[in-house]
Amino acid sequence: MSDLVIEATGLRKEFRTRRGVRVAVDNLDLRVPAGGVHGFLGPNGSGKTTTIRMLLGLARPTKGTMALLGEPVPRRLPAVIGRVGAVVESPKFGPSFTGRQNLTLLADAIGVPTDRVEWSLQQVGLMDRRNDRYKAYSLGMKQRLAIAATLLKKPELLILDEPTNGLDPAGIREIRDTIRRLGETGTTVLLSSHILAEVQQVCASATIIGNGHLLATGKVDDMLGHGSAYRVVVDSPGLAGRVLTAAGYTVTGHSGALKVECSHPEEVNRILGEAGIWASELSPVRPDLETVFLELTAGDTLGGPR
Ligand SMILES: Nc1ncnc2c1ncn2[C@@H]1O[C@H](COP(=O)(O)OP(=O)(O)OP(=O)(O)O)[C@@H](O)[C@H]1O
Repeated sequence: MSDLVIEATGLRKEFRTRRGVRVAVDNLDLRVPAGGVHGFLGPNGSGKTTTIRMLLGLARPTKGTMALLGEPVPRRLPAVIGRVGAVVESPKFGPSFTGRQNLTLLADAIGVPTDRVEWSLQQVGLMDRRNDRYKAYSLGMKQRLAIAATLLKKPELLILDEPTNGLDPAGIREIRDTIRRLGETGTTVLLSSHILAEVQQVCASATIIGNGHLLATGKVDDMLGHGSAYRVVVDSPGLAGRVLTAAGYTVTGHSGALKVECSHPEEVNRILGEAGIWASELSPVRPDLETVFLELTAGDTLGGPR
């Protein structure tokens, strides 16, 4: 059996609009391995929500095949949905009930033991605020309660569609820490986002889409590359620059240090050492995901207001 928790192949979704057919998702392959947090990254309108809605049986694909936890969906969705949690839209909670009461009602409704309520609240760091009314929660706490609600059934796969949308930096950090913790404790999380830094900080692997197309997929580290340039900090940058240039390296200034194009930093270190120059720092200069993304989409915008 495949160890992919999500496997979609050749996925396509067309919407009929008054202005004709709009292709929201086009021949998309999405493969999410078991364990950890997988980023699903793309600018606004690139097809993330539509893809997630298809996976969850909320929209019908025009073409393509999909499987969740090894089961073909939508055909086997009823068999598998109990093992999948999702926050796609804000769930409705009773504003005058506490977080704990809201989850207890939900646990009763879906038939899971009520001791899961405290466990779920713990997972999202809401134990100390469990007896506060929902309407007194911050947006970040409301979003964490939504995640806690999906945890009641202890899902193997959790799908979160832009969970930090509309949150302030503190709220974003709360959700980010929650997601990271969940990924570390064995749940596979698909995290859709248009915020590159969010994905870079939390996800080990990611799929990047643009205009409904697959642009890149794999380990985030591989996408960022392993660095063909190094930042070198020395006491005498002028001399170090001349020594390295004489040795055939391309050297430029980089944030108060030297940037040396090379793939063998130990050679650079040796050459400097032989010239009596000791580097206090030698570190790879890596592009961030934003640079990678902009190169892939050649000018699409990301991270802007919705
Ligand atoms: N019901 C619909 N009818 C017509 N077009 C739609 C419908 N739903 C989505 N679309 C279009 O499909 C495209 C993809 O939208 P989708 O919401 O999947 O993108 P997204 O990546 O989730 O964007 P965002 O980050 O803004 O949520 C957009 O052009 C959108 O306008």
